[in-house]
Amino acid sequence: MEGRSPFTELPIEPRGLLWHEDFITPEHEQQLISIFQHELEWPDRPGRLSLHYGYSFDYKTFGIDPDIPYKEFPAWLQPLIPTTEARPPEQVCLQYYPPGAGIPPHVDAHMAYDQLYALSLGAPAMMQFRKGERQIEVDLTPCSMMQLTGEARLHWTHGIRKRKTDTLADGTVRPRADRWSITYRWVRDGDCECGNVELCDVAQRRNGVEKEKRSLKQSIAKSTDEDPAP
Ligand SMILES: O=C(O)CCC(=O)C(=O)O
Ligand SMILES: [Fe+2]
Repeated sequence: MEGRSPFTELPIEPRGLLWHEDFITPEHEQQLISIFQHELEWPDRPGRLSLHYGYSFDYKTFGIDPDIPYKEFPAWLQPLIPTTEARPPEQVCLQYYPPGAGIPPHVDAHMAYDQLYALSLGAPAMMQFRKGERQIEVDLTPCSMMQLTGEARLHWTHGIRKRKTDTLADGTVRPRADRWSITYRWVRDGDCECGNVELCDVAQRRNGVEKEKRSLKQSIAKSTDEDPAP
C-alpha cells in the first residue's frame, strides 16, 4: 500500500492495539447493516451468531476446517478487506450480537492464525482486555477497524461481557443494541514461538496441555449454546 498506514497504535495497555477510526463511512455502514438484516441467512437461535467466509473455522481443532469448501467473499465483503497485509485473509467471520450477547474472554488461536483484524458495525460495545489481574476496557465504536498485534494479539485475552448495558468511564450507563463485527484472520506461516503456556496453543501442545484446554472450550460452547470464541 502506498503512503502511511491509516492505523495508529492506541496509547494504552495492552500495547499493539492498532486503530483505524473511520474505516467505513456511516452511510456505508447502514447499507451493510441492511444487507445483514435482510439478505443473509442466519442460524435460527438466540445469542451471538456467526457466518463464515473464505475457509471455515473448525471449532474442534481451532484451525481451518478441511471438510468445508472455500466460500468466496461476497460482493459486499470485498471492499471491507484490509489492504494493509500482503494478501487477503484466509478466514473472515461476520458475527451478530443481539443486545445482551457477548464473547467469552479468549486469545484467537496462535497455532492457526497470525494477523487479526476486527471491524465494528451497529451499536458500540465495550471489549475487555485482560492479562492476569489487569483489565482494560476499549470501546468498540461503529465503523472502526482494530488490529491486534504484539502483546494485544498474543498475551492479553479479549472478550465482550454478556450484559444489557455498558458503563462508560464517565459513569454513563449505555444500553446495548444490535451489533455486528467482521473478524479477519490470516493463516500463520510457521509455528508461533511466543512460548506463553497460559494462552498459546502451540506452547500448550509442546507442554502436553492442549487436550484439556480444548475440551474445556468445547464444554463452554455447549453450555452457552453459542459458537465458542476462536
Ligand atoms: O466482535 C468483535 O469485535 C471481536 C470478536 C472476536 O474476538 C473474535 O471473533 O475472535
Ligand atoms: Fe477474538
